Amino acid sequence: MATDGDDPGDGSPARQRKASLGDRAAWRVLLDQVRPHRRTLLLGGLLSLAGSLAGLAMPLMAKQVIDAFGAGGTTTGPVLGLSAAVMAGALVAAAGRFLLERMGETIVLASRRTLVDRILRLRVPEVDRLSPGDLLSRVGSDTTLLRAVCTDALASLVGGAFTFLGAAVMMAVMDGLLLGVTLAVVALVAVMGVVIAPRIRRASLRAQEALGEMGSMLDRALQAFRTVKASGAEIRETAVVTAAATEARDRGVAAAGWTSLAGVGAWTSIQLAFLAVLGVGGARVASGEMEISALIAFLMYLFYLVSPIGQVIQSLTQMQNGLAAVTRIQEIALLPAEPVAAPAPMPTQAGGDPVGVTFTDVVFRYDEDRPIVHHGVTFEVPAGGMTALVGPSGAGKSTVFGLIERFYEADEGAIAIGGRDIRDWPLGELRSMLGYVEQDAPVLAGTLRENLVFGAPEATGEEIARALARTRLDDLVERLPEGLETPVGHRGVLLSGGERQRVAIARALLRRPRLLLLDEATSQLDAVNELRLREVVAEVARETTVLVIAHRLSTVTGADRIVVMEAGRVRAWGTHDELVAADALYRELAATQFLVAT
Ligand SMILES: Nc1ncnc2c1ncn2[C@@H]1O[C@H](COP(=O)(O)OP(=O)(O)OP(=O)(O)O)[C@@H](O)[C@H]1O
Repeated sequence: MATDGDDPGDGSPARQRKASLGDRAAWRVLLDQVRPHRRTLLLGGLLSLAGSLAGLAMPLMAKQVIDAFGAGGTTTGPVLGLSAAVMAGALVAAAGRFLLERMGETIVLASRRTLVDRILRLRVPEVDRLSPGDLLSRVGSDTTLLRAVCTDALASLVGGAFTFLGAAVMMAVMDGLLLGVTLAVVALVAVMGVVIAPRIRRASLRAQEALGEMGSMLDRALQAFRTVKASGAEIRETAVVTAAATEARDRGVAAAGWTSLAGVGAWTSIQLAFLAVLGVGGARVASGEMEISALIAFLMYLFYLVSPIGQVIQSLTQMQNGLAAVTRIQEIALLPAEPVAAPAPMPTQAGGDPVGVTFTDVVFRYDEDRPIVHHGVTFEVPAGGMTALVGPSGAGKSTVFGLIERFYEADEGAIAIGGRDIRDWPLGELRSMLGYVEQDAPVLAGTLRENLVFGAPEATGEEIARALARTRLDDLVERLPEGLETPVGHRGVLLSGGERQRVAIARALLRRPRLLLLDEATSQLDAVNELRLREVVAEVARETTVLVIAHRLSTVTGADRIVVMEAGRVRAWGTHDELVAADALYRELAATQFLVAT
């Protein structure tokens, strides 16, 4: 049997970290998904039962036909009755199946909705460890497996169980001894099922994990598509993705092996039961203890009894796949997520006074097994104006932003915004005060307008026009064929690097931030774009607090104050002139490649 905490098969830290789900918990989750639909399940089950009952009348009617035939009577009535029973049974069973299928689709939708909601609310450190491709496969293919469970498997299980019981009752009425012979053979299959089912589940879980891995690998190649081509790495990347696909195939084949074994067992048991009943029943007919028509009817019931066994085994196999899918879906549900918070209203122009930031002895590391990144960082950014953070690469500057946004929590020390500890701000309210422009200025697939209003969906046309003018994007919009409605391509590839940065800044400005966090691009901009950006930032700093991670000398010379970081500590602060006079590292930064002179 699979045990709680089965090792999924790869020893990477991310895999080890994820919470595993035991058999019983997986069943509970699966049943929780079905519970809201129990009425539909019951109705679908009852219709299937009615369909099965109509089917169960068949052997009895067949017996009547044979008896009537033997007695030289007319067979028209019984044959017509038989046909009507078959038709009615099929229609009723189809209606039951439709209900169950519809229920399956509803369950898949609900689980996708929950999963997507959960993924988007996961804490940033969890997403740092996960791979987007694997997440996609969980939302897509794992939930699809769930549907198979809720439709095919449940429908067959419910219908099969009813048919089995009905046939057993009819057979008990007809001949208890022969039923005993049949059930003895059936018991063998049941034992086999109990042994095989957990193996199918494990193999299926591994197959799904391999599929997730394949998604991750393909995602990796697509995310760096141009680099893959420029590096001539198409063949190597194809090989990596294919290796994961091959792994999925191998694991799928292992699952298929167990499934086939179960199928062989079911089929053999049907044959064995048939032969045993034929042998014992034949002897009883020969000795005159049983009529031949009764034996024929019994043999027909035998098929009604054993055919659902095949169905039930198949359903249980599907259920094992479904349980594997539930396990993978639940792994995400068990990861720490941010609290659900209604998005706070955007600050109004009047109420959006600039806020300051204070870091007091902040100690932070990204993970327990990673080195400390901030060794007691202390600095103060007063409300309003522009403060620049400078320092060599890896000094911990971007980490300051991650902590302010509460993507990560400081291990020690305190961070306050507007004089209030950030842990005391409701998360939604905290983030609504902030505008954040990442260094690589991500632009999302969609139109230019969608990108601009991404953080402020209620922004008016006038506000958009103002943000465009401030970021000098108005020229671009005029040139674009569809203006604001022009699609910008996947990750904004249809825009230039400078345009993407300005779009990201305009997007942040439309949120009317009380504190703008700007991670300056390290890439060299042309002189015109660079001047424009500098003007924009200087203008914004007159209205709000701007904290900029500066990579350019021109940015720091325009800043009201500068904080110099080195290896996770603040080593100096002051104005450009003060620091040039007093701090050797700053002097070096200003004179060398760390701060690019433009
Ligand atoms: N998500 C993360 N998980 C683990 N470690 C990280 C993560 N992000 C950054 N680090 C590590 O933390 C340290 C500080 O990184 P940070 O990005 O804050 O530096 P930085 O001063 O902004 O550098 P740069 O100027 O090159 O952007 C680096 O050593 C980096 O490897």
